[in-house]
Parts: sequence; structure tokens; C-alpha cells
Amino acid sequence: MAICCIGAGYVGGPTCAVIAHKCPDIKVTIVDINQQRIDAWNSQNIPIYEPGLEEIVFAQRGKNLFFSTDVDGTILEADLIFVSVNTPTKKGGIGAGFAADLAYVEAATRNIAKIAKSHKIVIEKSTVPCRTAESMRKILDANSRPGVTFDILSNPEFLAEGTAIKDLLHPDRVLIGHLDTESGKRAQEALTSVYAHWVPKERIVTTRLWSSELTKLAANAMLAQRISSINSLSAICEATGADVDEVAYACGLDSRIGPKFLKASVGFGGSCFQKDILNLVYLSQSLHLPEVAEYWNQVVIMNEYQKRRFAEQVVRELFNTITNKKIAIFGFAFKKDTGDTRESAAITLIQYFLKENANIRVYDPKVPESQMRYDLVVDGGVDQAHYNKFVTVHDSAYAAAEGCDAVVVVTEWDEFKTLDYTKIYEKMNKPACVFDGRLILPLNKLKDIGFKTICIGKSLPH
Ligand SMILES: NC(=O)C1=CN([C@@H]2O[C@H](COP(=O)(O)OP(=O)(O)OC[C@H]3O[C@@H](n4cnc5c(N)ncnc54)[C@H](O)[C@@H]3O)[C@@H](O)[C@H]2O)C=CC1
Ligand SMILES: O=C(O)[C@H]1O[C@H](OP(=O)(O)OP(=O)(O)OC[C@H]2O[C@@H](n3ccc(=O)[nH]c3=O)[C@H](O)[C@@H]2O)[C@H](O)[C@@H](O)[C@@H]1O
Repeated sequence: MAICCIGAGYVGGPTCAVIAHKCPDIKVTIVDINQQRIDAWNSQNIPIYEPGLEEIVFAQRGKNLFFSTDVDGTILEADLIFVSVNTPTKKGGIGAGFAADLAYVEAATRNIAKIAKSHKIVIEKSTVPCRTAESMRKILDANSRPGVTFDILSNPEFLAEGTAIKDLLHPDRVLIGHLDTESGKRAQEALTSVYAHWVPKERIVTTRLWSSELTKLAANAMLAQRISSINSLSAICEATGADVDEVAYACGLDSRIGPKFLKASVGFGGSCFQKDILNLVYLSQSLHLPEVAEYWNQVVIMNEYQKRRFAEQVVRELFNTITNKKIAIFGFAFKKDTGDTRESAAITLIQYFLKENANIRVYDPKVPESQMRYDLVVDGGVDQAHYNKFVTVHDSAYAAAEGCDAVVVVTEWDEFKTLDYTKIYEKMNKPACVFDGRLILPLNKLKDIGFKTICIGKSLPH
């Protein structure tokens, strides 16, 4: 069996590397139109930081795992084709700001139709709106060579960045949606046989196509909803003296609620939660279900509120002005153990602080300066006047804190928990503040050192 994966990104790369690792009998080729990305996958510096990924790629590459820009040649020889391209929120036109941009999925599908000379099983790996498989089928049927047939499966990915390899090796479930036809069932069995190399059969769940597509949006919406719920409660905690960690712990002990995804934060980031909820909102609107759309939209509104609320708190606690003050930002990635910055709360916060004329010093162990500048300037619209007020410090968190009035913890990197905060305090302007947007620091200890401490969801006496 030969597998082609179109899209060598955060999903295509790790997912297919693990398939190659677990299925030595299958040839897996990951293709992309981005030459630079493929070159990086073929180098010693693979383009994605993900614990455990490098080891697997280095072990399989050149054996049964290949990275290539030869999209057409790889499609031609593949039996199974994963479509794992990006599906960002549309920036313009109908549905702008909400609907998923399916241009990349459509382009990849048209390419498969044009190239294929034999039967192919085409698998939606990208997160797509419900019934996208129908559009893919029409495109494939209308553009293929006579006699060439296709099956389409939905196989959404549930990995989280930072734990992708663990999630892929031990998934809670693998979901395969298929048409209820003989050929649809055969295709489902073919894909099941791949996962069955390492995933227990009872964890491979099969459903109809549309259920599978919608499950992906639903799962992300429900996860994000829990974060917005606890974040909304964090505001009540700050106002009343309740402690959000205690509330989350005690609620989570109820087996019907459970403890996961109840960590209050400065707001969720990442390329998918917001995008997928907006996609669900758009789908609901298109189906003339405004109350449903409004319900899910509130999850995103609450997330924006949380980021704004935290930023405003920083300014308020620094005597209502941060003009020319130095603020150290600990962490730029949207969560720990990844270099991914997409929709990171750090971007929103830094933009806010720069507009207030602060000087920003950022330290993140995995995000390169070029990426930060891209996010803030190219994509984020920070103007030239503020550009020079932003510096990145690569040496250490200690160096970033030098001469600062405040440290703001945005990403929950483990190393931030074990820093010598006495040393940091000595390097800072007094009174020195720590704002913990992740609830990871021992605030009482910091208070004893002399810091003014402010934390999401807690109203500790200063
Ligand atoms: N990032 C994540 O953790 C997760 C993402 N997803 C979904 O998976 C999909 C992919 O996401 P990422 O891997 O993060 O995106 P990504 O942006 O990292 O990678 C997508 C890749 O597809 C390539 N591409 C686009 N059109 C192409 C074409 N016609 N032919 C060949 N290559 C093409 C791009 O050059 C890019 O390298 C999205 O739909 C996303 O919602 C699902 C679960 C987790
Ligand atoms: O479709 C996707 O892209 C993926 O989206 C999320 O994965 P990911 O965004 O990589 O990471 P998460 O661990 O879900 O974290 C998302 C954001 O929520 C934040 N978060 C998470 C958990 C929590 O309790 N509190 C909280 O603020 C994180 O810090 C991060 O900013 C889902 O967890 C995956 O199942 C899904 O496959």
C-alpha cells in the first residue's frame, strides 16, 4: 500500500510520520507545494517543534517515509490520499471572518482528479464544514479521467500541538466517516487496516460522513467552550475573592464534569479553536439557526474579553500608564512545547501594550524572532512607530526581565516555573510586578520576595 499526504504541516507531518513508524509495510510520502517546508523536512532542522517527532522522522525518513514536492507523481502511485491542507477563516467575500476558506481543499481535490489514473481513496484530514465531502465528490467526478473512481472518507484529526506524538500513538479514538455503500465500507476497512497496526479496534469509530465532519467542529467547540466557561468564572473569582483553581478542581471532581480543560488562562489560542467555532457559527447561520450561531459565537466573544480584560489589568496595576515602561513577556507560542504562534494570546497582548507605548522584551524558548515580527507587523498591523519598541531576547528569561517594570507570563512553558525569581526581582525596576496569565507561579513566594503579584482568577492581597 502507498499513502500520499497532501500538506506537510502540523497535522500532515506528524500524523503521517507516525503512520510510517507504525506501518513499515506502507510507503508514506508527504507532499507540499512549499519547497522551503519540504527542504526543512528533509534536513536536520525539521520545520515543526513537537516532542518526539524528530526521533520518528529521523528513524523512518528514507525508509518508508518521504517528503517531496512531486505532488503529481505521488498522487499517481498512491492508494490512499490524505488531504491535510490548511482551511483558514475566509478573509474576504461571502462569509468573511467566519466561513472556512476551502480554496486549498478544492485545489488539492482538483489536482487529484486531474492526475489519478486508477481508483483512489481520498481522505479528508483537514477540518472542514459539514458536507464538504459532497463538494469534493462533485469535483472529482466532474474532472477525472473516464473509468477512474474515488471513495471519500472523513478522518478528522484530534491531536493537540505539543502532545501530538503522544496523542497519535495513543488516541482516545480514531474517527472514520464513510458513505453507507459497499464501496464506502471497503474504503473504510482499508483505512481502518492502517490504524489497526497500533490502535485498538474498539477505539476506531466509524460513522456516516456528515457525522464525522460535524464531530470535529463539535469537539473543538466543546473544548473551547469549557475554557471560556472557566475564564468567565475567573472574572467572578477576581471580583469576589474566590480562587479559580479551587473552583475548577472542585467542579472537576464531579465525574460528569471531569478535570480536563478547566485551566483558566489569558485566553485560548492556536490555529483551530477560534477558526472552527467561527466555522460552526457560519454553518448555523447558513442553516437559518441564528440562536445556535449566537450560542457558539459567545465562546469566541468571551475569549476576546478575557485577553482584553487581562491587558487592561496590566495597565491599571502599573499606575494606569505603561508609556515607555519596560514589560517582559514570558512566552510567545500559543501553548507550551510548540513553536506555533498562530492566534497566540501573546500577539493580542503585545499589540495592546505597544499601542500604549510600552517597551516590550519577549523571551520564548522556541519561537524565532522573525516569526514574532511577522505576527506583529506583517499580519498584526503594528506600525513603524511602535516597531522599534519591541525586542526579542533569546538568551534567557532573566535577560528579558532586565530593567523591566513587569513580567507578564503568557505561555505556560515549564521553565518559567523553576526560574530564580529573586534574581529576576533584583534585575527589575521597583515596584516590580508579575502578572501570571497561566496560573503557574507560586504567587505567595513571589509576594515574599517583594513582587506585586496579579493572577488570572485570583484576587490575592498585594
Ligand atoms: N494544527 C493542528 O494542531 C490541527 C489542525 N487540524 C486541521 O488540519 C488542517 C491542516 O492544518 P495544519 O497542518 O495546521 O496546517 P499547515 O498550514 O501547517 O499545513 C498545511 C500545508 O498544506 C500545504 N498545501 C496547501 N495547499 C496545497 C496543495 N494544493 N498541494 C500541496 N500542499 C498544499 C501548505 O503549503 C501547508 O504547508 C486544517 O484544516 C486544520 O484545521 C486538525 C487538527 C489539529
Ligand atoms: O483541531 C485542532 O487544531 C486541535 O485543537 C486543539 O489542540 P491545540 O489547539 O493544539 O491545543 P490545546 O491543548 O487544545 O490548547 C488550545 C489553547 O487552549 C488553551 N487552554 C487549554 C486547556 C485549558 O484548560 N485552558 C487553556 O487555556 C491552551 O493554552 C491553548 O492556548 C484540540 O485540543 C485538539 O483536539 C484539536 O485536534
